[in-house]
Amino acid sequence: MVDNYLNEETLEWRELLMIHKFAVDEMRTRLNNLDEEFQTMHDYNPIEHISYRVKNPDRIREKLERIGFDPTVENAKEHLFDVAGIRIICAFTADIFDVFKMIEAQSDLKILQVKDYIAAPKENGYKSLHVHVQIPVYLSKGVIETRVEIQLRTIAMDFWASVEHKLYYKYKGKSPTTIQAELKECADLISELDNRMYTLKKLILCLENNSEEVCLNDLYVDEYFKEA
Ligand SMILES: Nc1nc2c(ncn2[C@@H]2O[C@H](COP(=O)(O)OP(=O)(O)OP(=O)(O)O)[C@@H](O)[C@H]2O)c(=O)[nH]1
Ligand SMILES: Nc1ncnc2c1ncn2[C@@H]1O[C@H](COP(=O)(O)OP(=O)(O)OP(=O)(O)O)[C@@H](O)[C@H]1O
Repeated sequence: MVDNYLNEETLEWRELLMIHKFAVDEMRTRLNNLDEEFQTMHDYNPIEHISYRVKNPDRIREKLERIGFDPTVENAKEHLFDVAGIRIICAFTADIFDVFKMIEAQSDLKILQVKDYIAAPKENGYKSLHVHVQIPVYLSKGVIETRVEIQLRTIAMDFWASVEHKLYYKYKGKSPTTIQAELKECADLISELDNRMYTLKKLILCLENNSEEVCLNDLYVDEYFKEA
């Protein structure tokens, strides 16, 4: 009896992970196609690279308990949006919104929620665009609409978030305020860097057809470049 119960539970977890793996695989194929299309057909590719993961079952249970739910498969299906996760890294913030538009245009993807932590960064300085989508996964028993979390970031935002994840994210609230302040300052520096690199890109594009004087004036980049 106990064995049957455990087997049933194990199977439920296995199915949960399998379905989310299929959802990640499906989403990766679509994004890899876009990536390859840009490499083949266009002279600019907004996608720098893509990473993905299916959340580890221990992490699923830990997260459910952290947010106040029993660590069950049912609760994971109902309350977690990030069991299947994709991360798209772009060079510039503008690319993030271009890629988002392409995702939005896929008619069989349902956009469930968009959290724009670029327009409104988290208090600690975290920036990214989070998109929760629902994608059809076809099994022998029928179609299962499955949620995937897509995080879109610049290389700079990803650098900050990856290091911060290691240092602090899981221990929020337990870290001294000096560390929080330092992390926020680093996030601000990184945003400044992103803006400057984007201005450089616009300047380079402008210089293809205009004089330096025109471009510097048009782009209001005097403060960055005049002293250099
Ligand atoms: N490094 C880092 N990653 C973050 C931070 N906030 C969110 N994330 C990432 O984004 C994911 C989802 O975060 P949110 O969109 O804030 O989701 P939420 O509504 O706060 O709830 P959760 O999905 O339960 O975390 C997390 O699982 C992390 O991978 C942060 O402050 N630092
Ligand atoms: N959407 C995603 N796409 C790709 N990788 C991700 C995604 N979300 C998290 N990761 C990465 O997966 C690894 C494991 O993360 P984990 O699932 O333990 O936590 P988390 O999702 O970042 O945080 P939380 O548990 O608070 O939601 C980390 O390196 C994390 O950066």
